[in-house]
Amino acid sequence: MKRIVLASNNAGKVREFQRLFAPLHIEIVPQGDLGVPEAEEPHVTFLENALAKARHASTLTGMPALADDSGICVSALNGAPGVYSARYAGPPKSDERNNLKLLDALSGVADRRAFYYAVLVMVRHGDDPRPLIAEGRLDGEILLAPRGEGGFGYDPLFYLSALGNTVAELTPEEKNPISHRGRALASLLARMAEEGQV
Ligand SMILES: O=P(O)(O)OP(=O)(O)OP(=O)(O)OC[C@H]1O[C@@H](n2cnc3c(O)ncnc32)[C@H](O)[C@@H]1O
Ligand SMILES: [Mg+2]
Repeated sequence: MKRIVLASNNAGKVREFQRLFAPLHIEIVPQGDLGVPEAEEPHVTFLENALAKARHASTLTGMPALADDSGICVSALNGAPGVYSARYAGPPKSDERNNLKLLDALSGVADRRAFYYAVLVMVRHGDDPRPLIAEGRLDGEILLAPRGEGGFGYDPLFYLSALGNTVAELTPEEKNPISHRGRALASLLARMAEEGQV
C-alpha cells in the first residue's frame, strides 16, 4: 500500500500525517487534492465519525483511506468539547474562537485538566468489513492564556507540565512522537504490519 487518501480537510493534521508517514515511503494524499468534499460527522463518538470519514473518502476515490477523528476533552466540562472540538464556537470553524470560548468556559475554574484523544480508522475500500482501528491520548492542562505559534487547534492552550511547554511551543519533531495522533498512528502501524500492509 503506497498511496493512501487522508480523509481530512484539516491542514494541521495533513502536515502531521505527511511527516509521520514520510519515513515509511507511503504517500499521504489529502482528500481535497482528489476533489473529495468534507464528510458529514453526525455521530456522538469519535470512532463512528472516523469510520464515516474513512468510508466516504475511500468510496469516492477507490483508494485505501485513513481518517482521524480527534478532540480535546476537559475534565471540568465533563469531557466537552469532545467530538465537537472543531465546531465548539460554531461555524465557520475557527481555532482562535474555539480557544477563546474554552478560556471563557473555564474562567474561574481551578481544575484545568484535559486530554487530547484521537481515533484513527483505516479502510482498504469503501465496504471494508474489517477496518483497522487505533486510539491515542495525551494528558495536559489548559493554560490561562495562549502560548506558542506551532501546531494547530487548541495547542497554544494545551500545557504539558512535564515539559514546561504548551504543545504550540513544541517543534513537530517533539509533538508527533508524544501526541494522541502520533501514539494512535504507532498502534495503527503495528496493526497494518500484522496485516502485511506496511
Ligand atoms: O474532520 P477533519 O476534516 O479531519 O478536520 P477537523 O478539524 O474537523 O477534525 P475533527 O472533526 O477530528 O476535530 C478535531 C478538532 O480537535 C482539535 N484537535 C485535534 N487534534 C489536535 C491537535 O493535535 N492539536 C490541537 N487541536 C487538536 C482541533 O480543534 C480539531 O479541529
Ligand atoms: Mg471534522
